[in-house]
Amino acid sequence: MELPANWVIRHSRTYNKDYYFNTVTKESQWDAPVANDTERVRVSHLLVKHAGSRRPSSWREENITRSKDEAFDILKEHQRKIEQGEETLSALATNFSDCSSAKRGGDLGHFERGQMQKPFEDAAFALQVGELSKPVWTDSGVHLILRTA
Ligand SMILES: O=C(O)CN(Cc1ccccc1)C(=O)c1nc(-c2ccccc2)[nH]c1C(=O)O
Repeated sequence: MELPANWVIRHSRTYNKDYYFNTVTKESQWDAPVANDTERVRVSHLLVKHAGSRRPSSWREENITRSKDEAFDILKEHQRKIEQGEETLSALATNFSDCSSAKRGGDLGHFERGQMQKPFEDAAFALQVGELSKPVWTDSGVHLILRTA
């Protein structure tokens, strides 16, 4: 059960049942709070790592030595193909993403704010469903992000 940000499950001894408590607003309720779509997104992404990535290694390449500029050029070519409709992000991520999510066509599932690296989160939450991001830099490398839900 995925709870929206700041919500926790507590147990009421008085009524001997669980309730939901928001640690920020201090509100409590019996029913599970639902994360509305602005609080939670689903994305797929394609990550191209470079020598300065936090972990310059991936399932594709044990020791990644490309420069940031090379990584950017590679990602821009992927972006062009997707925007031209020649390729899908999922197909390119499967073959070329340096993230382990490549095995899932780049799908990262749903997440809320506070879970991903900030530049990635901000870019993902700024997308409309179906929209492709511009290149986004994180400590992992450079990403293309497609919001899917
Ligand atoms: O594995 C590591 O030690 C470094 N990481 C993960 C990471 C990178 C920066 C901060 C926290 C965690 C990555 O390099 C990484 N980041 C991602 C990532 C980044 C943003 C969104 C989704 C996945 N995937 C990977 C991966 O290897 O598969």
